[in-house]
Amino acid sequence: MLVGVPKEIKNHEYRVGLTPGNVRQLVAHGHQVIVQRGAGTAIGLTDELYTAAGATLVDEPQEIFARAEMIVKVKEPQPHECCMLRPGQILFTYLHLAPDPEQTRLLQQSGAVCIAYETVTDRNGGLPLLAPMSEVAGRMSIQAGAHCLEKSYGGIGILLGGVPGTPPAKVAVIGGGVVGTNAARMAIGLEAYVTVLDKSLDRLRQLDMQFGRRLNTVYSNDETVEQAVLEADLVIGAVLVPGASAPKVVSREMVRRMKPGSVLVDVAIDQGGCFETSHATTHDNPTYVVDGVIHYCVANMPGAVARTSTFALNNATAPFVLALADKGWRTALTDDVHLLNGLNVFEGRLTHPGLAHLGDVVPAGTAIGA
Ligand SMILES: NC(=O)C1=CN([C@@H]2O[C@H](COP(=O)(O)OP(=O)(O)OC[C@H]3O[C@@H](n4cnc5c(N)ncnc54)[C@H](O)[C@@H]3O)[C@@H](O)[C@H]2O)C=CC1
Ligand SMILES: CC(=O)C(=O)O
Ligand SMILES: [Mg+2]
Repeated sequence: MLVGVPKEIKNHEYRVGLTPGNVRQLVAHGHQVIVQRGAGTAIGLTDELYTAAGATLVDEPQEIFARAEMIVKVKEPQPHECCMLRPGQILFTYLHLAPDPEQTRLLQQSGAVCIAYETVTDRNGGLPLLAPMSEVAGRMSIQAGAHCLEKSYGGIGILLGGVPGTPPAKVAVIGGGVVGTNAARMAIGLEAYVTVLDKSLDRLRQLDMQFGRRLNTVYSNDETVEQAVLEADLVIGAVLVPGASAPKVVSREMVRRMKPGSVLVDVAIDQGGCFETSHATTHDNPTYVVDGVIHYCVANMPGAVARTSTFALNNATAPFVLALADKGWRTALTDDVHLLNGLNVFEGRLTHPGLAHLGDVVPAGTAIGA
């Protein structure tokens, strides 16, 4: 198969769909890989490394989209990229379609086979291609929140761990999955007072076993969320209903009653955000203020540590990229129900249940005739 890797074009997005190591593996399996010149330069993955791995460098993204049978990316395609896709071509990348009707429509019009990293599943009920970036974003959320709490970033001026004789900051993490667990781990490491809220008692039990008395676990409902948010200096939004728009767990009215100079980091922004006052921001301009509360809502947080993130993502995507290249989409999707769960748009039809609010959904297996 001819596999194409365009350079990412989102604001401050330096990740790459394939590392040289994964290119090498594809080439060893008899595939051809074309990579846009300079795709990895910013993170030390030079053109020379790609050439040595067996890739052919291409100058223009148009040529990659025109020639490749499968496009491997990181972020969702921007509108003019969607317009370069064609029927039968595989697109394998993050899509986050539920809160994005425009991208959904463009992908439907393309006729391409659109497989979203974030809805591929595993046998333990996890999301193996979202998990590595959730680990990164969860860890980063505490760094970002700590900066925002500093005066020069607009915050109230609190050090997360305090110092002897002063209280630590209160950190509330809503959603105790991969993002939430990693956020809690960093916040505990900095000696903040940390509470995780989740709707899943099983999840809370696991967190309790993992962190013991260093972490407060709270069952999430309207009342407990309100109490935690109003007390917190830093709130991390980390909920997810896979494939669907994020539930709004914190209302505008609640934000109005928060402490002035407190901080919200909405990691769930890529699925539309879990605070009513959230809208997506960029690394160039990451924050804004509503009612005295600093909002950090960057939709591609892992892009800031793009080298770590590229390797972490590629470690997880490699077997799926290889399966798609070796077998083609029909056999790869038919053989592996977990990869099939990643199919969001197929030949113009929506195939993921989380997209039902955007149009008729056909079960993925039915759509491909499996
Ligand atoms: N902004 C960014 O750069 C990035 C964003 N993300 C996003 O972060 C979000 C979280 O991802 P993961 O931690 O991997 O998901 P996950 O599935 O591991 O965890 C989500 C948790 O939310 C809980 N939950 C669902 N509804 C809830 C509610 N109403 N109240 C409390 N808890 C609730 C679930 O029980 C689950 O434990 C996703 O939207 C993901 O796409 C992930 C990576 C990067
Ligand atoms: C998961 C995601 O949206 C990201 O890594 O940017
Ligand atoms: Mg994102």
